[in-house]
Amino acid sequence: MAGLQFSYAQGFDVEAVTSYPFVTELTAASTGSKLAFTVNVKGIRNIYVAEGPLFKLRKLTNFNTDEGQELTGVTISPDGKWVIFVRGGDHGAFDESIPRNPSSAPVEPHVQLYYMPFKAGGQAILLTDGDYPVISPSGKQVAYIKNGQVWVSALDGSVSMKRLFYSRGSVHSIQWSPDGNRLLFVNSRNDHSLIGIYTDSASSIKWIDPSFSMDQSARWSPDGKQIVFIRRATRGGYPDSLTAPVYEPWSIRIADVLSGKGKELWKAPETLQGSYPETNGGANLHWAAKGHIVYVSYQDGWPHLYSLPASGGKPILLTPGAFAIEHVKLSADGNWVYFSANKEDRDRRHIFRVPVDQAAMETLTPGTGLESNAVPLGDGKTVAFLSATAQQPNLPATLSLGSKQINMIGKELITPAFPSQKLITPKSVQFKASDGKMVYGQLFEPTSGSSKKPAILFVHGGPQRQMLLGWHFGDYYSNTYALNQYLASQGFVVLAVNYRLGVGYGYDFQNPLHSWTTGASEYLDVEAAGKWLASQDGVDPKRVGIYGGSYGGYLTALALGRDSKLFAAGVDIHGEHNLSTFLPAESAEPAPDLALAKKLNWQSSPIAWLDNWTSPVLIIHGDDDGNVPFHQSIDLLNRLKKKKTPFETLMIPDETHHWMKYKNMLQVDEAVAEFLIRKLK
Ligand SMILES: CSCC[C@H](NC=O)C(=O)N[C@@H](C)C(=O)O
Repeated sequence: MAGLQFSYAQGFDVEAVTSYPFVTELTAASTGSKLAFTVNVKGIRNIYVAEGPLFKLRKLTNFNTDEGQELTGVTISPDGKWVIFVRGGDHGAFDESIPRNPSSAPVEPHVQLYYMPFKAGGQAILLTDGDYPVISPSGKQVAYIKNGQVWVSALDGSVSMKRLFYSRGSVHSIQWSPDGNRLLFVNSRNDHSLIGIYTDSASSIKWIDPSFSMDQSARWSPDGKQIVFIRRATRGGYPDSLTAPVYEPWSIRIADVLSGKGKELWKAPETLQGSYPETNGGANLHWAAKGHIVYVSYQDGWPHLYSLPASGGKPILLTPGAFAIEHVKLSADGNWVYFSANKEDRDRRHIFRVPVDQAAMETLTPGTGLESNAVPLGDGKTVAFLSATAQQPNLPATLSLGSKQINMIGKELITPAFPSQKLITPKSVQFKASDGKMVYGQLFEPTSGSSKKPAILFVHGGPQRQMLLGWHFGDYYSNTYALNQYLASQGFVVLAVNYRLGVGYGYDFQNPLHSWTTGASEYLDVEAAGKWLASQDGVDPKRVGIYGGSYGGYLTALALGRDSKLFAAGVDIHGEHNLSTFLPAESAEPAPDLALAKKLNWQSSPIAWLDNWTSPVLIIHGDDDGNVPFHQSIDLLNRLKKKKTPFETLMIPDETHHWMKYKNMLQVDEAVAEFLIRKLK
């Protein structure tokens, strides 16, 4: 489809507003001031590096085509000599290890390890198929996962590799011991998981505190003599309720490496809020300095950092207050925890740090920007992070501790074609759903156009997400932020709704009753958002549309089924439509509320509402989707066809859930915009 021609003077097209540099994988060497990260500009992904004190941007790799092969696992060796990375796969998919081929290349795709000197640029050295690399403390070896087993290779420019050991099951979460002589790992064996230590080819695997549990997140003590880890309950026994919230118990345990014997250090409160935290990074367990164990818990209603002496005792709440923390990183010396949070600024993120042994939180980046993904540098004097505004997309930045001056890295990555100065600054809005719950959102109001404008409701996916008052740090939502800016430039009033189930607003907001397959209570927020939008003076209530992807595609389909009189058209991008796939298999011992669960599941499914669905819809799905089965869209469109409901389709061969190839993402964005403009302008 040719680039969409804008209908407003001083506008911009979809390609221009999606030409932003998208930065991920920000990482630092454990010593010195070296940084590395990936940059994706219109599908061309490369590794860039920078080094203090100037942090001048330098391109390290020279990939130059939009092949849809993501770069992940970026790691700098402890001595700062090597940068290693993984190319391929879709690490947002439920099965990250599957190679993907969004370019429909005629050769089989791979997930492969590359490495190259930090100093040089040029050709990366292809090491082998593999994923999740971890460089040894000496910097001479790299351990990685291939087919669920641990392999090692030398990091000396040679291409030599071997399987380090065999362990039945799927091995992951590998960590070198501080002395580099042993390897800690988690072995998942379907209904349970174990923590093991490999020492050498002559020694059996040492199992740490084996039990009938799910053990995970193991961390070495600084002296390598102990392990701390998370223990969670396994599933089994009397079937749980399918419709009521279920407590997820968890505890922190400490074990002696030599004996393998463990004991409980802390047990989470037996309350719903005390359940294992469904937050970015989960419990974020770290063995910090001063003999403290740091972790995240939602037990007080907000995801907060806690600290616990490894010798046992009462935890300290390090980050008290009504705000959510995420992107937790421990400093190289273990004395500080760095993180982002929405403290006193609900719809943004800023960088903070806190000592590991006292509740003395420091705000490092106040203001009206958005900062996230903090990475403390090995020099102990600098923190790097992503920095954005409503106009400027996320770029790497550094801050010298003690200074207030943010040093942006790589402004040159933003091309002249990018319409920064034409982007709207969205504003925070809130309103109530029909059950009285507060709903939040960001409103993009065009600066020109008719007095009664068409409007679009954007519904994010996840659903554990939060849209922000500026460029989002996630790839999927950077793209939708750009698309929302484009739609606003085309004269639409755009509202991005933060509905219940999302993060950033506390436990009760993220864990509402009767949500998803048990009644889709979150739809009340979408309905309220549509009604609020339609009631605005500057909006024509007959021209309100809706679009969303994944969980947002699900809610878009539900909205068109339930409220075609409110939503005049919609775009459902790889949504779920038939939720019966989430019901348990038939069992001789059914859940006590199975009949109710089936009833609620049906009512929560968009396919239950097809009789009311009259508004036109565009259905979009890639057929290599590793998150929402492609068949969900096949099933829906066949039902719509039967009902003679107006629909259009866009199918993207070999694309995943995350638009790995820019050309595909641009095609989707332009199709969304063209359909909504054609139906609502
Ligand atoms: C239960 S529907 C699956 C939704 C999906 N979640 C994970 O894959 C999703 O919304 N994905 C993207 C868009 C996201 O995680 O934000």
